[in-house]
Amino acid sequence: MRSGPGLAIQCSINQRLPCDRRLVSPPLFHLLLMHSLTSLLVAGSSLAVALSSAAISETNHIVDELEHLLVDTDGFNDAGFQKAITPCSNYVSGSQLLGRETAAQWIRVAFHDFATADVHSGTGGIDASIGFETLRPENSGSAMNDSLGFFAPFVNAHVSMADLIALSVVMSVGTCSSPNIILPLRGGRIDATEGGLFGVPEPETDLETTLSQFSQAGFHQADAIGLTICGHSVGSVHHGGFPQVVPESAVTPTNQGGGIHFDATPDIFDVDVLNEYLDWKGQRGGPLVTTDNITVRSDLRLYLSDNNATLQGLARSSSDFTSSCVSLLTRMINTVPASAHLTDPIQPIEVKPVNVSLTVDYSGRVSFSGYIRLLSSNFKSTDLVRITWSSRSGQQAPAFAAFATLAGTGNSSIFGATFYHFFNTTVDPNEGISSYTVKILQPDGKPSSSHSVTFSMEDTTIFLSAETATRADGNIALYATALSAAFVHNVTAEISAPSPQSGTISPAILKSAVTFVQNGTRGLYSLFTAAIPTPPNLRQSTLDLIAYADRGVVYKDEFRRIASVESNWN
Ligand code: HEM
Repeated sequence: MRSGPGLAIQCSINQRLPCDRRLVSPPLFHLLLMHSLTSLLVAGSSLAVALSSAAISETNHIVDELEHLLVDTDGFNDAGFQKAITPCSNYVSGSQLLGRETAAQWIRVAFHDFATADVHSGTGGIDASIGFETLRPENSGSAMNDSLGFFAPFVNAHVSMADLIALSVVMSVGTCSSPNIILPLRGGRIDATEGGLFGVPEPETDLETTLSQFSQAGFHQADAIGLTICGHSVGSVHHGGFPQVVPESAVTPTNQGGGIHFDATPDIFDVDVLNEYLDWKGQRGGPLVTTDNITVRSDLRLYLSDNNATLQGLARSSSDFTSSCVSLLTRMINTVPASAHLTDPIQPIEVKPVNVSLTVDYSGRVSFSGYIRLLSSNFKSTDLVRITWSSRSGQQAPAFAAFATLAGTGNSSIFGATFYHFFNTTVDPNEGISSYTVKILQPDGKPSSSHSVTFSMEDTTIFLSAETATRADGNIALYATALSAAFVHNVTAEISAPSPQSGTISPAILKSAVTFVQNGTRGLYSLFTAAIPTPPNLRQSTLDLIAYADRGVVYKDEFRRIASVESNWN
C-alpha cells in the first residue's frame, strides 16, 4: 500500500481559520473554476506561487515510502522490511546454521558503499555503487549480494537502492538495541550507474592507507576508530570469506560459515565490544584484534593508533558510546554524492492517508476510499475517524462526510502501535472533491487531542489502477478518466519500471511514455485507455498520469502503482 496523493495541510482544529479556507480563498476558487489545486501547482503558473504558503506542504513520495518501510513493521500493512532482522540473529538469505546475521550484514554493506566516497570531489558515498563492486576483493563476503538481493524488491520510482541501504542501517541499529537507538533517516539518495573508486579498508591494509581511505571519505582518525568500533558492535568475522583471519576450526555443524563474534552480544547494538576490548575479556574486540595472523589485525592497529585514547573516551559511559555511534553512523549514511539532495529527517507520521484514491465506475459513480493510519500513543483502537471533504469549488456540506472503521492494527513498531481505519464512500461527481479533512474523535464523539489534518485531492484526472488487466496479446491494458468539462485533449503516462541492469543485482528504473486514447465516457468523465508491454517487475512499477488541457493547464495523478493492491492480479 502507499500513501494518498496530493498536498498535506497540517492544521489544528483549534486554529481560527478552517484548514480548507487557508488552502485557497473562495474568490480564488471561483477564478479557478474546474481546476484543482494540485493541477495548478503542477502547471507551475503564478497561481502556484500564490498558493505555496507556509500552510501547505507538498506530499513527498520519497518520505512517504521510506516512512512506510520504517514504521509499518508488523501486523496490518506490514511493509516486510524489518521482518528480515526479527529476531536480530536472523539470517534471511539462507540457513540459520551458517552463523550469518542479516542485521549485521546490512551495516557492513553500508560501510562498504560509503567507504569509497571522495568528499572533496563530491563523488561516491551511499549511492549503491557497491552493487557493481561485489567482485572486488575489498568487498569479499556474502553480505553485499545477500543484502542487495533482499532490498531489490523494495526499489521503485521514489525509493532508490541507496536510500534502502541507509534505511537498513537505521533499522538494524533501531531494532537491535534496547532502549531503541533511533538514527535520523533522510531520503533522496541517487543510485550510481557504475562502480566507483576502489579503497575499502581490508584486514591486510596498513594503518596509513586505512586512515587515508577514511580521511578521503571525510572521517579523520578519531572518527575512523569510533565508526569501526560502532560497526563492530554486531556480527562476526567468518572463515567463509576471511580464512586468513578466522581458522577453519571455527566451522561447526551449527556455524557452517565459521563466524567468530566481535563481542558476546553479536545481535545487540551495544557498548559490549568496547568494554570487552578495553578490559581484555570475552571476545577482546573480536578476530580483527586477536587473530594469530598479525598482518590482518586491522582493528587492533586502528584502535592502538592513538594509544586507545579515542576508545577510552567513548567508554566513559554507555551513553557516550551510543551518542557517538548515532552521530558517526548518521554521518556515514548521509555521505552522498554532491548531486544528491537529502530530505529533512523523516518523522513518523501520526495521521497518514494510505491508498486514498478515487475511482469512476461504468455508470460514472465516483468512489472515494482508502485507509487512514494513526500512529501515536495519543490514539486508541476505540478512537473514531471521521472524514469530511470540500467540493471542487471549495464548499462544505453535511453530506460530504463519512466514518472510517478499524480494519487492522500493527503493534511492534519501534515508533508505537498503528491503527488502520478503512473508508469507502461516494462523491457526487457534479460537486467533486478538492480536499478532505481527517478528524480523530473519542468514542463519545468528542474531538481527540486536537487532531485534524487536511489533504488535497485531485479529481480531474484519475488513474483506474484496479482495472489494469492483461490482454489476450500479453500486453497490459491501462484505464484512466478525465473530467469531460476540463476539456483535456491529451492524456499520457510516464511509466517507471524497476528493471534488471547488468553488473549489479540492483534494478535500474526504466522510464517510458505511453499515450492514451479516448474510448467512451463514464458519466461526467471521459474514459481513456492505453496498452503497454508487461514491465519486468510489475508490482514495483508505477506511473504518473498527465493530462493536458487548454491554456497550458496540466493535471496529474502521480505515483500510482500500475497493478493496484485492490486488483485481483494474477
Ligand atoms: C578498518 C576498517 C574495517 C575493516 C578492515 C573491516 C573488516 C571487516 C571484516 C573482515 C569483517 C568480516 C566480514 C565477514 O566475515 O563476512 C567485518 C565485519 C563487519 N564489519 Fe567491518 N571493517 C572495518 C570497518 C567497519 C565499519 C566502519 C563498519 C560500520 C560502521 C563495519 C561494520 C561491520 C559489520 C557490521 C560486520 C559484521 C558483518 C557480519 O556479521 O556479517 N566495519 N569487517
